[in-house]
Amino acid sequence: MATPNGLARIETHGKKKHENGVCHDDSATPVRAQTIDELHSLQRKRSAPTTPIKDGAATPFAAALSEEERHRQQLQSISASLASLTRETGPKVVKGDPARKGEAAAKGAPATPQKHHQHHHPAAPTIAVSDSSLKFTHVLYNLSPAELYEQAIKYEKGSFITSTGALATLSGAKTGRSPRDKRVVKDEAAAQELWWGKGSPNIEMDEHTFLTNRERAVDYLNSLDKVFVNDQFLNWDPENRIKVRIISARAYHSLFMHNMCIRPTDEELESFGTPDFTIYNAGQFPCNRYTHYMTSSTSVDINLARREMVILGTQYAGEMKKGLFGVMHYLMPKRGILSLHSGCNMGKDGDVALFFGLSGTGKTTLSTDHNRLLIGDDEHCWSDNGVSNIEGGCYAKCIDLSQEKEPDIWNAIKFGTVLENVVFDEHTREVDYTDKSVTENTRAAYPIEYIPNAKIPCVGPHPKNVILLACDAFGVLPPVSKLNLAQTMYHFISGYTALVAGTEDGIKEPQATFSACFGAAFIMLHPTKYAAMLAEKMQKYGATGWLVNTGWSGGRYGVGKRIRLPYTRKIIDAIHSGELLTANYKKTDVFGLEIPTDIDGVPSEILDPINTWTDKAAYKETLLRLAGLFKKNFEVFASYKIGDDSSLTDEILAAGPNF
Ligand SMILES: Nc1ncnc2c1ncn2[C@@H]1O[C@H](COP(=O)(O)OP(=O)(O)O)[C@@H](O)[C@H]1O
Ligand SMILES: C=C(OP(=O)(O)O)C(=O)O
Ligand SMILES: [Ca+2]
Ligand SMILES: [Mn+2]
Repeated sequence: MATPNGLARIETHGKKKHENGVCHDDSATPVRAQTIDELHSLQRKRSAPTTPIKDGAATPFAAALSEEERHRQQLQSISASLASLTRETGPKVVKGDPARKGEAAAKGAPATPQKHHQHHHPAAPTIAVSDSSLKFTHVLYNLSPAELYEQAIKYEKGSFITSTGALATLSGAKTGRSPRDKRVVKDEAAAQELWWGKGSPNIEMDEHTFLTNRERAVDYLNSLDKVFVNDQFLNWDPENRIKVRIISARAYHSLFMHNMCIRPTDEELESFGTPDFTIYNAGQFPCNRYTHYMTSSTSVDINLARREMVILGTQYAGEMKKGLFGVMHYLMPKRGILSLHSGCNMGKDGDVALFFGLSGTGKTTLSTDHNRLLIGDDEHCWSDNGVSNIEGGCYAKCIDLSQEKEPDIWNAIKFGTVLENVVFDEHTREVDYTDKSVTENTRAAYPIEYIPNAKIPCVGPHPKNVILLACDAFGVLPPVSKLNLAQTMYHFISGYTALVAGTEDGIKEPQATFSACFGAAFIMLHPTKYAAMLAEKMQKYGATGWLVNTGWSGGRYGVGKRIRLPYTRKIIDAIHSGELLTANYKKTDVFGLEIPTDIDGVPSEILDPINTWTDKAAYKETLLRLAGLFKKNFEVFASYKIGDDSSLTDEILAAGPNF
């Protein structure tokens, strides 16, 4: 009831009054807390206990005990991961946010640090180890996206929530990978097994240098108040799943990997045990330039024998994702499984397509197809059981992203998604996807289930179509060609694309890039190993190869235009539907490519690029220039045999341009 001056009347009675069944606003039950601290502790309830161990024998008491024991083992495992190799013992790790000291205890969470009470170990040397052994390292273990948002926003400069709920972050000075700073330990085994030398992405380092960098990363991480630890999986094929641990200093990195790797269930996490591979990401901290081999302040180091990767001097999150991909390129072929730098989707009838291509050619865009099930956008395995995605998320480019052209990616940019290096309105927090002020390589990392028609689990049958994507800024490759097996191998080994370096300042020469297996930066073995496996699998399962140019039409960059995405989608539709298998074809000069004369929904004249060039002489000249570049690139492979079948090798050599 209101008083004459409009203010609510102060109720002086202790008892609530219910008049005519009407409940007045003073009738709410009082808060169940005696103090502010207690009130705040009520706000967040303890998570439901992790799924009980299946044996069913556990009484409530036994379950509580084993949960404590599991926590202890988990902390011990993390402490072992973070151990200095020279001081041998691991740091004292404790779970939880250091900013919330006391809260955990109040709520009954296990806050007991490992070996807390062993400071005066009788066997300890009298000369104290170092100050670092006196401090605790707080571990934020497999935090949820909401918790990681709070950590990022509170402690990491440049973290904001965008108008659609994504977490906008900055990756610092590096906004792309640093392939020239990626090193692999060349021990005896690696010297034998891996691809070294010209063209190889594996730049050598020795074991000692690796350990020096590892120690630097571990010391840096342990010097912090807290580190983030993710325990996750790679590969949806349950028989070939890999357990990975990522230790990082930034909530951004932890959320990125939460999205990109496969997220374990609570039950899977309980039996996680020791990881198969560990990443130490000390990206904010540079490597020591006086350390042997170091040529910059950035070093990304892989040690296959130790199953470890160390990152110093770059915060670009893609290093972690693609570093693990490299590891899979080593581990999987050893098991007879082909690892692929490709996107992958599946039609409603179970027809699977692979999309190979270098960065920016359309793997993510074209595998994310509203009419098909998405298996994955970037990294896959092809085993005797079919295909499986290595990852649990997608990493889409955002530059010029439009809701109309790429609705599924657009809609995936919501709460939980990491948005790297984008520019947004400071008040509305609306992202301007056309803005390249920070970098052109703006990115969104989201869990694959953010795409409505994701195929979960991300596995599928053997591929029916193998689509090789090239973004040809020379504008001479046809929008689509059907390839025979030898041509597929030729183009797979070549791994061609041509982008334009700096689109900003006027017309620049298209830059031809050849990257073996459409992913030379990630392969570990010689390209012919992967090529032989691909040829064998395509033959065995009857897959058809296609070359699709998602680049220029009507002239080279500066004269023509990029092929419209809706046309490329129509072309891809015609491949999936089988329409293109029975179409009429003609053969092109020089590259000897079979091109269809007609495709539903695509103007026929663009199918043969010569029609779209007004200057026919310039077309011929550009075509020959590109063919020459292909030839020159392939020279290094000419002396290699591909597989056991030497006639295939000869056919592949003959499948390149002829002029
Ligand atoms: N015809 C086309 N086909 C494919 N992508 C196109 C086309 N035209 C423009 N694009 C743009 O090119 C980019 C392709 O990048 P993306 O799919 O991320 O490549 P990848 O995953 O292979 O690195 C996207 O930004 C997409 O919008
Ligand atoms: C993440 C990457 O892959 P892509 O550009 O192929 O999507 C990368 O090359 O850093
Ligand atoms: Ca037509
Ligand atoms: Mn991609």
